[in-house]
This record gives sequence, C-alpha cells and structure tokens, in this order.
Amino acid sequence: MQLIDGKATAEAIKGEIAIEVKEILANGGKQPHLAAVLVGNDGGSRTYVNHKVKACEQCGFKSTLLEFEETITEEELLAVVDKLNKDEDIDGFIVQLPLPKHIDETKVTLAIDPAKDVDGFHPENLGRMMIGLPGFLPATPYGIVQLLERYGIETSGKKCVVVGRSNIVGTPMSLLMSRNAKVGNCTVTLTHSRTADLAAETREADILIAALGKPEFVTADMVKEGAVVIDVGTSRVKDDSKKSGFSLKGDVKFDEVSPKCSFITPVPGGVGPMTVVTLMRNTLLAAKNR
Ligand SMILES: Nc1nc(=O)c2c([nH]1)NC[C@@H]1CN(c3ccc(C(=O)N[C@@H](CCC(=O)O)C(=O)O)cc3)C=[N+]21
Repeated sequence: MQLIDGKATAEAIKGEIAIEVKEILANGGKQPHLAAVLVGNDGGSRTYVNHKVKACEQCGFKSTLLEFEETITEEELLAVVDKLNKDEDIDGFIVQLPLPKHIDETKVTLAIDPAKDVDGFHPENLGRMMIGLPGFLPATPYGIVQLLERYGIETSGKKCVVVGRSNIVGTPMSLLMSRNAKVGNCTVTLTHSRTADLAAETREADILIAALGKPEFVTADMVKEGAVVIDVGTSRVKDDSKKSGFSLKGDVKFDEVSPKCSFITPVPGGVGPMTVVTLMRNTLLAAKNR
C-alpha cells in the first residue's frame, strides 16, 4: 500500500506556481489576485478560506477576503458578485459554499463571470469541460487528476467507480475520468443514493472515488484487492479527545480499507490540499488570460 501525499504534492505545485509568478513580475506583469467571499460563520468554510488565503501568500498572489453576516440578502450578495466581476484588479474569485438557505446558490453561481470563475462551477466552464474546450476545471476533480498523474497511476482501460453525484465533485469527476486524456480513458460508473447494490459496484472498481460526504461510509468489504482509493470526504465529527472538539473524517474507513489498496489518499493531507492548489493554478491561468 502506498500513501498518496496530497499535502506534499500541493506544496511542490505551489513552489512551481511561485516561480512562474516571480517571472511574470520580473517581466513587468501584474500580480495575480484572488478574492474569496465568505458568508456566515461556518467553522469548516472559515478553515478552508483561511487555507486559500495562506496558499495565495505562498504562491505570491494578492488575496482579498470579503466577509459578510449570515443575514446578507441575495440581492446584496449578487451586487457583491457584480462588483467583483467588474473589478479590473481581480483575476478570479470564489463564493464559498454552502450559502445560507435564503440565498439561491445557483443564482449566485450563474452571476459569476465565467472568465473569473476559478472554482469552475459556472455552466459555461462545465460545458467547456464536457466538449474538451479550454476553461476552468472544477478544483477538486482536477486536483485528483493531478494526483493520479503525479503518482504515475495508469487509468487507461481501468474501471473507475465514483460514489456521489454532486455538481462540484462526483458528476464532473466521472466526466474527467472518461475523457480521452493522459489521466482518463476509464470506463466509469457513477453511483449514488439510488444505486441498487452499491457494494457490488464498488467492488468492481480499479479506481474508487468516494465523494458522498458520509464519514467512514466505505468499508473494506466494498473494496477490491489492489484498488486505488481516492477519499474526497472531509466531515467534521465530534471528538472530545481533540482540543478543537472535532476530528476530520473521510468517506473511507481508512484503517480497514488501506491494507487492501495499491494507493490511497489520507484525510487530512490528501485531496483537500490539492483542491486549494488547483484553485491557485486556475487563478494563475485567469491572470494570464487577461
Ligand atoms: N466555492 C467553494 N469552493 C470550494 O472549493 C469549496 C466550497 N465552496 N465549499 C466547501 C468545499 C470544501 N473544500 C475544501 C477545501 C480544502 C480542504 C482542505 O485543505 N483540507 C485539509 C484540512 C483542512 C483542515 O485543517 O480542517 C486536508 O484535507 O488536509 C478541504 C475542503 C472546498 N470547498
């Protein structure tokens, strides 16, 4: 069993991005600028946004964090998005999800200028991905692709099973794995809560990608011997033995699954840091495009 070290890979990529940024600045170019919008006080969201701000520093980007009370109206938030769309200095921005229930997430996502949509959530970018046009790839799926690539994991002709069909992970992930690309060419099965016999499907997987958001859902009996297992989950589970009062749990029961795997990503230190670094890569691309 080999551990896929997302944290180390992300550090390496940030180093590469920082070198590129230095070159841009040395040639009189503009410093890439990422903005993040955070609404409310969700602990998880705050942690991720802080990771993003820190990653900007490491890459040599400018970053702006815009924070709003949970009581912000949809209209006010849409006005913030409009302002960011028009701001000449900002190359890309994200609106951290989830948003409070009184705000329509789809409406907000649609309002973001696709050229600044470094999360890759806008239908224009998702559509471009589908037909192989250049655009912003969604951060988590693209982060996983980069991990598979950097670890030299063969995907062509393999069976890939994705668990979970979210707009931001499961669905785009299944598309990327089936594309004709260096990492791709898999036969993909996209499974979800209505799949008739989930364990029978996951046991067929050469590459299993768990993205359903249920802590420790995938158990050893669901995994084929020698499989590559990618764990996208980051659930905060109450844990009184921790100073913070919680521990971070993946969608995979790591201790019992890992001995069966050829490769596996841990939580933390697997997919999460790659999501953040992919956002940095997309921001650099956005800056270059402008
Ligand atoms: N507009 C938007 N874009 C997102 O990309 C987005 C979002 N909303 N909402 C929430 C999810 C979740 N997400 C994570 C990012 C980093 C880690 C990460 O770095 N995790 C660390 C540990 C983090 C910790 O210390 O708690 C790790 O797994 O090692 C995890 C999860 C991005 N998301």
